[in-house]
Order: sequence, then C-alpha cells, then structure tokens
Amino acid sequence: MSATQDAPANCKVVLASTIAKKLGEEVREGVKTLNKAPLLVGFLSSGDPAARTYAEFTGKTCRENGFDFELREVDREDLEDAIIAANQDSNVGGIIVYYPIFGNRQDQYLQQIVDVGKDVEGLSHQYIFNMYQNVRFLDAAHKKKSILPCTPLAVIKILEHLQIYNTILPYGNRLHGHNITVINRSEVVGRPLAALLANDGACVYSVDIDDVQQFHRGQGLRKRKHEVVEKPGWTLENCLPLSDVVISGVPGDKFKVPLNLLREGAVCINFSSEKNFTPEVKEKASIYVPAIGKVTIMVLLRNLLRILQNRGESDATPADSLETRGTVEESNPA
Ligand SMILES: NC(=O)C1=CN([C@@H]2O[C@H](COP(=O)(O)OP(=O)(O)OC[C@H]3O[C@@H](n4cnc5c(N)ncnc54)[C@H](O)[C@@H]3O)[C@@H](O)[C@H]2O)C=CC1
Ligand SMILES: Nc1nc(=O)c2c([nH]1)NC[C@@H]1CN(c3ccc(C(=O)N[C@@H](CCC(=O)O)C(=O)O)cc3)C=[N+]21
Repeated sequence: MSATQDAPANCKVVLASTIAKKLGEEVREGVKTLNKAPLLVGFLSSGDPAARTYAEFTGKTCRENGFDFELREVDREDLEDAIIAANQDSNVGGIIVYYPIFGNRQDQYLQQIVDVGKDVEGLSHQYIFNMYQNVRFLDAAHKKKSILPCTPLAVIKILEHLQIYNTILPYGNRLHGHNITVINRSEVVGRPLAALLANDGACVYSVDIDDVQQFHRGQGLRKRKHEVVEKPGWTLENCLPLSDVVISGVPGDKFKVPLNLLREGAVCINFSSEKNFTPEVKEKASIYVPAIGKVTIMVLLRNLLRILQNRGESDATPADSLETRGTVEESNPA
C-alpha cells in the first residue's frame, strides 16, 4: 500500500493477553473472597474444532485463575437432560454450552435451558432483555448487576482499556461522539454488541451480509436506550470512512475489511477466529487488536464471580424480577 520511505507506520498493536492479564488480577482478587474454588461446567456436544479449542482454552484459563473446570462431552441427544442435572447440582457454579450443536434454532432452545443463576455466557432471555432495554440491574435496590453477554462485554473491556470510553463523561454516555462500525450481526455477538455500544452513547453502524442498520440514542443522546434505523442502500463504503472504531467478526477466511475505505488513525478490532484485517491494516490504523479470545474467557470468569455474588447476596423472588422493569428510568443516570 502506501509504505513511506522515511519511517514505519505508527500503529500500536495491542494484544488480548495484555488486557486479559489486567482483568485476571481483578478476577483472582474476587476468587479470594470465596471459601472454595467455583466450578464451571462446560458442555461439548459439537464436533466443531473451534468449539473444542475454545473449551480447552477455557479449562486452562480456569485452572490458572483459581477456578475448577469440568468438560462434559455428551451426545447432543442427551444434552437437554445433562443441562437440567447441572442446573440442579449445587456443586455447579456456572454452566457454558459450546455451540454450534445442531446449528439451528434448537441451539437457542438449549441455551435457554441453562438456569439464569448459572448462565455465565449471559445469553439467558432475562439478561438479553435487560441489555437491549438498557436496564443495568436485576433488583430495585441496584445491588445485583445484570450479566452481559461475554464476547460483547470483552469488546467493551478492550475499548475501556484503549481509553475509547471517555471517563470524563458520566457512566452510560462515555462513547458519545464515536462512530463505530460492527461487521457481524449475529444474536450472540454482533447485534448485542451494537446495542451495548449505542446504549453507551456511540453511533453504531451494524453491518451484515445483507444490509446496514444504525443503532443510536439520537442527537444529544436524548433517548434512554438506542433506536435502530435501516440504512437502505448503505454498504461498508458508507460506514468505514465515517468510523473511528471498526470491529469485525466475519467467519471464514474470505472476508477482508477493505483498507482503502478505512479512516486514517482508526482503531481496528478483530473478534473472528479468522483474520478479518490484512497485515497492511497497520499502515492506516492507530491501534490494532488482532484477536480477543483471551479477554472473552476472562470475562466469562468475571461473569461467574458476579453470578455467585448475585446468588449469595439475596434470594430474588419473582416480585423482585418484575420490579426490574420499574428501574428502567434510573438505569441511565445522566
Ligand atoms: N473471540 C471470541 O471471543 C469469539 C469469537 N467468535 C468468532 O466470531 C465469528 C462469528 O461468530 P458468530 O457471530 O457466532 O457467527 P455467525 O455465523 O452467527 O454470524 C456471522 C455474521 O457475520 C455476517 N457476515 C457474514 N459474511 C459477511 C460479509 N461478507 N460482510 C458482512 N457481514 C458478513 C453475517 O451476516 C452474520 O451477521 C466466528 O469466527 C467465531 O468463531 C465467536 C464468539 C466468541
Ligand atoms: N458457547 C460458546 N461461546 C463461545 O464464545 C464460543 C462457542 N460457544 N463456540 C466456539 C466459538 C469460537 N470462539 C472463539 C474464541 C476465541 C477466539 C480467539 O480469538 N482466539 C484467538 C486467541 C486464542 C489464543 O490466544 O490461543 C486466536 O485465534 O488468535 C476465537 C473464537 C468462541 N466460541
């Protein structure tokens, strides 16, 4: 591309391991407050090599940080009963089910069987509802924080580390002024991520294979939560030149972010298992994060701690959880 003759381009490559290390310290402090090592159970019923690698890596990270991990490899026809048994087993602190399993809506069904009190991935309906609705607590007293989906939260932790979140602004508005493109709109990563970033004040362009949608709280962030509008005819050609942050998670090795459209000095983050940015990204980006997996796993452990705290502090009744809807107004302090 535009290699200069004078000096190499000034792009800072930030590795997930650096950020994971920092989060790990916080997580290990949390573990110390418990009287025994929490047990995370992973269910692997998938032949997918990415799922197995991820499961093995989760086990390693658990052991390094004072957690117990048990990988249960069960036939997918037996998975439903196995999850129910783990829900009822008081020795099990948290549960993660690796996908894809059937690769269709049955995967979502199985995901929803996991007890909300053990769902470390944060994909239970109640958590997802709170996330889209910008409700940040599970209780009216604001003692129990709602759980956020792991991979989207990992991206947020990275943006905080990179100081894209501006701490001079109030909590909940700290991305005000940023235009962020998210390439992926899956229900487990891309769409929740776009919503979270927009709820925090960003203007987000959510790009998938078919179209572009804008997620935003409106001029002056007047809205309590994000709204979504279609951008008919828009493509990456419209989004990338506007975006100071570009987050990409397209599966497969075919897709590459077109660097000619990238804004000079953009912050680029890849969460796909494949490299969505070619090495030349460093000629244009100010910061490049090539992979985030290690942060995701640390966030998983952080979620497990939070779930144990939420379970220990009080016994929520159905009335409490109804109250959650009542806390909507206070959820976004200006
Ligand atoms: N680093 C981490 O912690 C995690 C990484 N992943 C990885 O992220 C990737 C995506 O995972 P999922 O969201 O579960 O996949 P998915 O297959 O459910 O969703 C893919 C998304 O990318 C979009 N897409 C596909 N081709 C595109 C193109 N050419 N242009 C624009 N958009 C396109 C699709 O429309 C869809 O919204 C995978 O590589 C997966 O391994 C997933 C979870 C966690
Ligand atoms: N319930 C569930 N949740 C998941 O989050 C989930 C899953 N199932 N099934 C499998 C996919 C795949 N996945 C990845 C994790 C890390 C990297 C990643 O970024 N790895 C880095 C770093 C890993 C390392 O440093 O060794 C890399 O490839 O360079 C990619 C993909 C999560 N998944």
